[in-house]
Amino acid sequence: MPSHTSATPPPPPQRFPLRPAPWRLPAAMPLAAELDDALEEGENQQLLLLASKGGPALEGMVVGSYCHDVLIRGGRVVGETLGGAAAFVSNVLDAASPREEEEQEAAPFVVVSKVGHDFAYASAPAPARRPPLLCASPTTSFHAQFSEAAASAHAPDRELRRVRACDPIYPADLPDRRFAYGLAVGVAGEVLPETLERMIRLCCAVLVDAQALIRAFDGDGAVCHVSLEDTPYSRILPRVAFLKASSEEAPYVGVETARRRCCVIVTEGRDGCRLFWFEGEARVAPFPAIQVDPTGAGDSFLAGFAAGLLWGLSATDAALLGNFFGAAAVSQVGVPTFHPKMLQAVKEILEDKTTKRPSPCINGTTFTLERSNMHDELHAALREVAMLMSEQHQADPANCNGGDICLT
Ligand SMILES: Nc1ncnc2c1ncn2[C@@H]1O[C@H](COP(=O)(O)OP(=O)(O)O)[C@@H](O)[C@H]1O
Ligand SMILES: O=P([O-])([O-])O[C@@H]1[C@@H](O)[C@H](O)[C@@H](O)[C@H](O)[C@@H]1O
Repeated sequence: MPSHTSATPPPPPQRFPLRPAPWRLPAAMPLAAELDDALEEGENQQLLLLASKGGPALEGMVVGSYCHDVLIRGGRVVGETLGGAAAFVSNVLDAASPREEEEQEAAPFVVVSKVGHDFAYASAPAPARRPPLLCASPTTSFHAQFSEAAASAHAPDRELRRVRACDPIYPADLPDRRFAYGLAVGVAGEVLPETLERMIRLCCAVLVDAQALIRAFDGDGAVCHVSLEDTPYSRILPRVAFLKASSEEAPYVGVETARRRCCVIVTEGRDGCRLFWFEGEARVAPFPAIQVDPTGAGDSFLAGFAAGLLWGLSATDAALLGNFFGAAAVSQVGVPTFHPKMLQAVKEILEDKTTKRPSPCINGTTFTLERSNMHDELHAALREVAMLMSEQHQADPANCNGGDICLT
């Protein structure tokens, strides 16, 4: 079990007094009191109908805390960066979600994240756009120890140690309204079981990173894993749409059991990923990348995957967008910066290959899982962009990571 407690919550934290959050609330979205599930189901259907008729863009909710990452190689600190899945996920959702012309900068989603007064990256793009809640406890902090040996595709290439932990995120910290989709992306046990349950009640479809559910910490803070079946999250699984796990986490998730409850995606580093659902499975090919830092690959994958669903892609096709952004993440240290021309090229490909509107089918019951007949074309088109991107990084490696990182 993650080392958190669900005892009486502390007084409500304040929002960081930075810029006003630019996300918008779709006008017709009902404010939620805790209604019963049947009523919520009806409202969710209305929301999806609204989106499919050209109504307001689909608003999402990302739940998980920003953190500090200290990168260590050969016993030496080689970098300090903004971390936390919420930072990587926001970065990709802003870059790749379908949205209207006037929403150039920020896609419509909120982030529910907690940090302490020591938070060092308040002005980095992701936290500045979506300020975290401020707590008395310190910001969650991880030391990532990289092995000197070249990592294989599936072997862990880093050891993570949590050296400080911020408060958990309580159900009452979530906004009191409906969302089209939710991403549960905790890194240190901060997404409590009751918080995940409330996300599921508020969101049409919830995507979960297994690291939010199965991480535990030994006496030294070293990250280890517990079996999902032994956690209170396991009974919630049938109400989750997608569960993503790395190949290191997959044995603790128990793919054969979990795939009967929701669609499971196992990421396999430079080999891409595989999807498993009740009566089928698919392998999705990777994209080329020169890996400089594996941190955030899984987070960026999940956000790319969610963006793919929002574009109306099937799950297997959306995993291509996940692989694309996973590859982009490993090519830079810390939260990656995407070249505007690269993003424009990706957007044009998606506009060409998908229906023009955000799809209403990001819904636990109606999405399509199988690959479409344009899967290979989509892979080839994205591959070209990935190759160009990789060449550009080789030519100008300094042109990355605007301010979220401090290399030492
Ligand atoms: N070296 C790499 N080259 C290309 N793509 C990669 C590489 N490493 C990771 N990825 C992409 O990122 C995804 C997530 O990476 P993975 O290492 O499996 O997750 P995690 O960061 O959670 O350990 C992979 O499925 C793949 O699409
Ligand atoms: O690399 P990845 O598995 O996608 O996700 C990472 C977490 O595992 C890690 O705890 C955190 O400190 C990083 O910032 C990043 O969020």
